[in-house]
This record gives sequence, structure tokens and C-alpha cells, in this order.
Amino acid sequence: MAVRGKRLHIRGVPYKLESKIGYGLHSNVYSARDISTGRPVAIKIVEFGHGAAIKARTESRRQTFWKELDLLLHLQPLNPYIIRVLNWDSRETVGFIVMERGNTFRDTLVETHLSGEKLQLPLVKQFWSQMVEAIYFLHRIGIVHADVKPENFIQVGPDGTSLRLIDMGISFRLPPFITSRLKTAAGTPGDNSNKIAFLGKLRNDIRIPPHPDPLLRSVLRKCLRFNPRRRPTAEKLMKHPYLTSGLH
Ligand SMILES: Nc1ncnc2c1ncn2[C@@H]1O[C@H](COP(=O)(O)OP(=O)(O)OP(=O)(O)O)[C@@H](O)[C@H]1O
Repeated sequence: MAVRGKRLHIRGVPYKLESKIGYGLHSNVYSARDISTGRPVAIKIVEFGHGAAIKARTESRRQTFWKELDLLLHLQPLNPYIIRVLNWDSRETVGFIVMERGNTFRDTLVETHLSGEKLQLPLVKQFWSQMVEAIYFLHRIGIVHADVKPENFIQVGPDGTSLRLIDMGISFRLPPFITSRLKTAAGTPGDNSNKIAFLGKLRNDIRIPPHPDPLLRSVLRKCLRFNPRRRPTAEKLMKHPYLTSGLH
């Protein structure tokens, strides 16, 4: 469906759609512009289903939409690394979440790799510290994102160096007083299953090649240990010398 130029009103705010920039299991995401302010936005549109669609499926999509929206709204004032929700609406057959827009961090990684360049080390640390803090803030209040990966971090701000987490569709709250680590594998079904199968077959830690920053190499080695119980928590990562050295 051609979307360019199509207009959409969400709770009285007019938007002009530009193009489809992403999709998930139950949603499409469009780049758009708030016509009254000119601000670039991303609009996630979730079709609940209608007509011949099975009622149970419609209900489950509606519930997933509300679960994600509730969590996003709850986190807005608590965690600066969560995508900012600018507007939303839920209608009979469709739900909308209007967010700030940016590029996915995965695109930056792929583009940098293809161009043969490397991210500058201070920038790597800046991105890493935001990712760790984003997850630490979530864990501190008992929320598990469950699908942390470069495509779920969006780069915003004037120079694109501020990160925000998206896609809280399968995130969940841990029951209070849980201290042991989760035993189930979470994450995106389908495209990640090969990776999960690969990790399941690993019997040794992955070898990280020598790197000019030994602390970065050390932190990566710890995070990629094949035994999840030996991987550091977000709290431990906050205290790792890779982040703390140079701050004193
Ligand atoms: N705020 C945003 N700015 C730019 N792109 C975005 C934004 N939100 C989502 N996207 C794009 O749309 C894609 C799908 O969004 P999202 O992951 O939230 O949808 P989903 O239906 O929950 O997906 P999944 O089925 O993978 O969980 C993202 O991978 C990203 O490429």
C-alpha cells in the first residue's frame, strides 16, 4: 500500500505519513511528520483485526498493544532511555503509538561495517554506557525487556548519540522478591532461533580478538560467556572498570 502523503489524525493531531520503516509480528511502523510542528515521528500501527478475524486473536492483539503502551507510559518519567511516546490512541480495530523517531543502532553498525570504518572508541563507550544504564534502570524496578538487541535501540537527538529502547511488546514485570535468574529463553521468535540454537551448542566461551581497549575486551568476554549464570548483571556492568575508569 502506498502511504506517502497520506494524512492521519490521532487524537486531533494531524500527521503526514512518509514511508513504512519497520514491521513486527502484529504491527507496521511508519515514518511520519506532525503537520502542526513539523516534528519527525514514528507511528506504530497495530491492527487488532476485524470482520472474519478470529475474536480471540483480535483480543490478544489488543491486549499486547495495551500491555506495551501501559509499560511505555509507566516508564516515561522513570527511565530516560525509553522511547518517548508523543501521542497514542486505541480505536475499535486499530491502535496507534506515536513516538520520537531515529535510526536503529543496528543500521549504524551495519553501515559502519560495510563502509570499512570503525566507530570511534569514545563513541562506543558512550553507546555502551547508555545501554547498560537503560537495562539497569529497568531491572531495578523489576522489569525485563526480554528482547535487547541493536535493532531495538533507536538513536535520537541532534547528533544521533542518545539511545532509546523500543519494542516492549514481550517485556514483563518480575514478581516481587525474585532473586534467581530467569531460566527461560526470551527474545524475538523466528529470526533469533538460529542464534539461540548456536548459543545452545557452545561449550566454550567465544574468543574475543585482541583489541586496543583491553577493558572493552574484558567486558565483552564476560557478557558473552556461554554459561548465562556466569554473565554479569546490569548492576555489575555499571561497576565494571570499562565504565568507571576515567570517571575519577
Ligand atoms: N521510534 C522508532 N523510530 C524509528 N524506527 C522505529 C521506531 N520504532 C520502531 N521502529 C522500526 O520498526 C521496527 C518494528 O518495531 P517494533 O519492534 O516496535 O515492532 P514489533 O511489532 O513489536 O516487532 P517484533 O515483532 O520484532 O517484536 C523496528 O525494528 C524499527 O526498525
